[in-house]
Amino acid sequence: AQMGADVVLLEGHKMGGDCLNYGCVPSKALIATGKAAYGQRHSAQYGVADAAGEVDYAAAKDHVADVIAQIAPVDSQERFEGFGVNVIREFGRFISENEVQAGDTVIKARRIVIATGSSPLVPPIKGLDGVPYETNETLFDLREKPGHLLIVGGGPIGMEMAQAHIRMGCKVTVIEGGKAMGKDDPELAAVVLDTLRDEGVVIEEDAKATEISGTAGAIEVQAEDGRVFSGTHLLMAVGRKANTDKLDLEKAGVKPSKNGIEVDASLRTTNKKVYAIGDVAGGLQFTHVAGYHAGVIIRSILFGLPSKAKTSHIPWATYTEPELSQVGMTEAQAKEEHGSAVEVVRFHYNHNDRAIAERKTKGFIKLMVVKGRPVGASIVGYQAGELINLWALALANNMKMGQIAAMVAPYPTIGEVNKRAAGAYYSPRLFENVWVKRVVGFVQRFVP
Ligand SMILES: Cc1cc2nc3c(=O)[nH]c(=O)nc-3n(C[C@H](O)[C@H](O)[C@H](O)COP(=O)(O)OP(=O)(O)OC[C@H]3O[C@@H](n4cnc5c(N)ncnc54)[C@H](O)[C@@H]3O)c2cc1C
Ligand SMILES: NC(=O)c1ccc[n+]([C@@H]2O[C@H](COP(=O)([O-])OP(=O)(O)OC[C@H]3O[C@@H](n4cnc5c(N)ncnc54)[C@H](O)[C@@H]3O)[C@@H](O)[C@H]2O)c1
Repeated sequence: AQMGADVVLLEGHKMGGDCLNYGCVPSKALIATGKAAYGQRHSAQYGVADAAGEVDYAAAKDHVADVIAQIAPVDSQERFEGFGVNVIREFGRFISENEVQAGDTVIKARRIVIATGSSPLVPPIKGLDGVPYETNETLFDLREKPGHLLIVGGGPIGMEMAQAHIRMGCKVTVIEGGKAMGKDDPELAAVVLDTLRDEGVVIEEDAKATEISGTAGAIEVQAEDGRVFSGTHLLMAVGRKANTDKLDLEKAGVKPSKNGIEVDASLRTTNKKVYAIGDVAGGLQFTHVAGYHAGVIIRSILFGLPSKAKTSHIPWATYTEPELSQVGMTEAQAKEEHGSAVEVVRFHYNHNDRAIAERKTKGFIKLMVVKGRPVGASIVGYQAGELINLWALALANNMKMGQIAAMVAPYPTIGEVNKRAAGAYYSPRLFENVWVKRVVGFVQRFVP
């Protein structure tokens, strides 16, 4: 709209979507509560007496609601109308290849973008429909503190909420069908999982939930192998389902895929006038990916220019403490793709002076480098989600390691971890190189 296009935005539920109302924003606000409580209980190491870190669960939810309210104006109907967008607060559904109906309004459009997101997947587990359970759509409104929260699913939602809740004083059991944090490098995931276990979270792996029973306050989850877990509350965090039910896709000739809607590299669906972006496109499901997709299709829709989405430079982070972040290939992926051409360099937080001062020395960075260029970075540790930004820049621009090593980082910052990791790539080349030693020896002896 700000570039002069005639735009109609349909929103059937809350402006701001999942991220603002049920996802990133409330989860990070609740993680902040957990961190504050944990900080009080572990402050003696800084010379400040430890305190109880007692959490008022309902007050924590007020804090969550206030954080959402502070960000909401950015996603509000008023703001978008101010840009000249015609906002209609109705669910849309296709009635033809280029028409969408929203309430009583029919909109005929040159191009249509499906950005309907995803919802919590609730699998058909025996007994689940008869038991009260939370999802990310209800958890942030829950005001009674769970005595013992059972979380089915050990992905990012499960692990972030497990740590937030143990720190808020709940008992927590995570029931994971495969490996917890299974989409991440297992070496880094282990650092996070060990920390959560040390804090008291019970993480049961290879425990696929197959039967659920009980009533409010007394819930039992049974795993395939017969293990039984009891708790007071249940959070289902087993993945997402694309929001396509209401769309009548077939009327527009838009083909669904296994995880959402089928799209080509330019995010066009099987109807070339219709695009699908964000979670509903069925790829990586992150807010920054949805935003990136929007940028890709704006180029094509408004300027008619070719534009393709790629994934090789997309970072992600899980906001446990320590955080875990990734961009590009993991070590295993890089070795599969590039074989022995991959060099893996590491740098540990316990050699970073600022991390020592802050007592945040757990964790490390691992870089995968091919022919002098990074192809992947994995970080577990304090502020890993912030540190990955540099490597996201490097991968997006195909930068060389030398360009990173040339950067001067202020001392003492956690960000020096990045610079030192780049340095670790050059160390053997400089310090274990006979030619370097010969040249230096020659200069010492003969150059005045
Ligand atoms: C608990 C949780 C934590 C998360 N944390 C993070 C995080 O820290 N970082 C991160 O990057 N990502 C995070 N995510 C993922 C992130 O929320 C999603 O990737 C992101 O919201 C996707 O954006 P979207 O625009 O595709 O969809 P959404 O944000 O879901 O928006 C889709 C909108 O479309 C509306 N809609 C649906 N159908 C129709 C229709 N037919 N007509 C009109 N409107 C319709 C919906 O009401 C909704 O408002 C988290 C998700 C969850 C659940
Ligand atoms: N920090 C972030 O960026 C962030 C945080 C939260 C969520 N998200 C996004 O939301 C998406 C959804 O998160 P999620 O954690 O729900 O999904 P997920 O798909 O990443 O993890 C779900 C987990 O549930 C397990 N599972 C499935 N069925 C099971 C069963 N019957 N019993 C036991 N375990 C079972 C799976 O093995 C998997 O490990 C993420 O993939 C991510 O894209 C991002």
